[in-house]
Amino acid sequence: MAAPIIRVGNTDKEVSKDLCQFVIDKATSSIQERGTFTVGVSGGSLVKYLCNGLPSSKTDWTKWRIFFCDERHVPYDNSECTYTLYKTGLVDKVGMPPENIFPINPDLSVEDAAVDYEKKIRLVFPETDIPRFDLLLLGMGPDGHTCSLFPGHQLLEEKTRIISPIKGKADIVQRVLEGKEEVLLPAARVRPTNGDVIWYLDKGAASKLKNI
Ligand SMILES: O=C(O)[C@H](O)[C@@H](O)[C@H](O)[C@H](O)COP(=O)(O)O
Repeated sequence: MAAPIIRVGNTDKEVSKDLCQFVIDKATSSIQERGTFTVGVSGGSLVKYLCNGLPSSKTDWTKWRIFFCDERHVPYDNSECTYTLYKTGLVDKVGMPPENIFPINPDLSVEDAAVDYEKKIRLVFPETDIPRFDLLLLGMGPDGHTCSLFPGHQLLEEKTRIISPIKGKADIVQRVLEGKEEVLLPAARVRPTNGDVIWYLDKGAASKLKNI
């Protein structure tokens, strides 16, 4: 792998401008070469950078196909839904055909939504086992996570599936409450010398606990 290229902007505006110019250049060359531009996007600050900079750009939006590198399993009207942020902040603004953006189906279970999403991707990349997108735009969180893949998570070892479901807190709840970790996770260090610790969990978060 070639060494990473690092580009630093002095302000958010500069970062957005530089990034969006790169995306548009990539879109132009992909559309020229193959007739479409397939791009995967993430959530977080990337949404702001893209939605601020892209709408005023010149490109053939009908040739774009937007997928999600990670997405939260929430209804479209939830403020945490990355799809809706791009739909309102980009797709609707530029008049891109709504079928050119591919959301997950939050009405399905997390597992079924992952299977369904893989099918959606394969329809756009019918001739290949491992789809190759023209561009994948990833963000990184303060702990180094990307695509909802957190440090030490077992999904980091996944080598075959192209889409995997990840159940938010279930793994970490199990580690905090039942793990035998040498270095305790922050939440596992809540140990009052005088008083109780009470966890209120929804079913999903509690789903990996063995001792309840
Ligand atoms: O669930 C995720 O993994 C996030 O949605 C991810 O897509 C986001 O890119 C990072 O969390 C970075 O976010 P910031 O750019 O806001 O730091």
